[in-house]
Amino acid sequence: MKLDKKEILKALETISVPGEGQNMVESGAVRNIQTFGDEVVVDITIKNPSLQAKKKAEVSILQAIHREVYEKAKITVNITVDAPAKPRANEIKGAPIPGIKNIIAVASGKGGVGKSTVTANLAATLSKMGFSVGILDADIYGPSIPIMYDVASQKPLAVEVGGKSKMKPIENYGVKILSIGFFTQPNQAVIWRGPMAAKALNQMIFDAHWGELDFLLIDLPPGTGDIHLSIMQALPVTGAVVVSTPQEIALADARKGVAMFQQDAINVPVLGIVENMAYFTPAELPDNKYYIFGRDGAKNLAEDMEVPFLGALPLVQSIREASDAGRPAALQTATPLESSFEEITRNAVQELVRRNKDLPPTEAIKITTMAGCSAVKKK
Ligand SMILES: Nc1ncnc2c1ncn2[C@@H]1O[C@H](COP(=O)(O)OP(=O)(O)OP(=O)(O)O)[C@@H](O)[C@H]1O
Repeated sequence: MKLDKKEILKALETISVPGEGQNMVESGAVRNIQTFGDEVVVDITIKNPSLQAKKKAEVSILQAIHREVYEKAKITVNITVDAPAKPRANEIKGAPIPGIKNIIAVASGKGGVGKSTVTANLAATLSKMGFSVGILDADIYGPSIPIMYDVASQKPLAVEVGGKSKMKPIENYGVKILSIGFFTQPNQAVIWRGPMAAKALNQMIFDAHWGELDFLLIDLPPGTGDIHLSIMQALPVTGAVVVSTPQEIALADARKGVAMFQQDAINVPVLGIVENMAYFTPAELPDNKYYIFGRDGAKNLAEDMEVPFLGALPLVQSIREASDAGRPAALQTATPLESSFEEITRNAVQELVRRNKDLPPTEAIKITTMAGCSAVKKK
């Protein structure tokens, strides 16, 4: 018995590949047919990579040829899978938020390294530079922004916007603030699960009247947990700033923090690392520097992980005092501290502008102040 290619083709026109509508000849799944006497070799390509789909395709080919052409035909089916490439994880997660141009997450691996202090001062500096700024304090374990901005006793009011009731952020020093701390009792321990925290934070973004913001800074909880993942997936975070001290144990955790943002599932660009408490300077000896947590640790980490180093901040009493007094130290004028905060903020903005140029979905911002960066608004 000599098998005829045309008859084989006709038989294959009666069946389709699992999950594909047209018959397998029409859909182009059948790539090649070779016959030798009563033997036939059929090469097909399918899109579904599952074992089940392959088996099903093979069985239906065997049955169709046996039924339609020759019941004793010796059939070999070669199947290759051509699965469509998985779309790359989104660079920008969540829906864009109307009016909010850039969301910067401030994170630290370890607790107590000064993440909230850096957030508070970055926001104050951006506001001084002329940007409209908000802080979303998402540190569910210890929301400290309300104290640092002297608004701990206040509660956000509801305002009517477009027929809907919205939460109005509290404002001080030109910075709009919403904190998870506004909604919990000071002495109450709240146990947050990731999705619950993300929902609360979502409300503070989408059900709040932020108005137009150039920057919304998110003060994340310390560490790299479930909550971070939920927040990153729910909100379109433009970039992340990681804060660390130069100390070995803080650096190990900061490394994990950077790695968390760089993971495929999260994939948020790291704008850079800030080294806090880089050295101690006593007020009476301003030229003396004591590297009590080690020297250049965070700077070296940034180099090692190939992320930008945004700058160093000294460990000085006035930063702590300013935080406790509810007036961020960056609001000082003409002091070395003001310059340090300006340098870090400028570097972060420059990185953000660069990132926005590379990744179009969020808008690049126009720098019009002494920050000195020249980026043009993309429209
Ligand atoms: N550069 C600094 N100089 C002096 N004190 C600082 C400095 N940075 C932070 N502090 C103080 O260290 C303490 C911890 O800072 P902060 O609350 O900012 O840390 P954190 O990383 O946000 O902590 P958390 O684990 O609560 O998230 C605060 O009392 C703060 O005032």
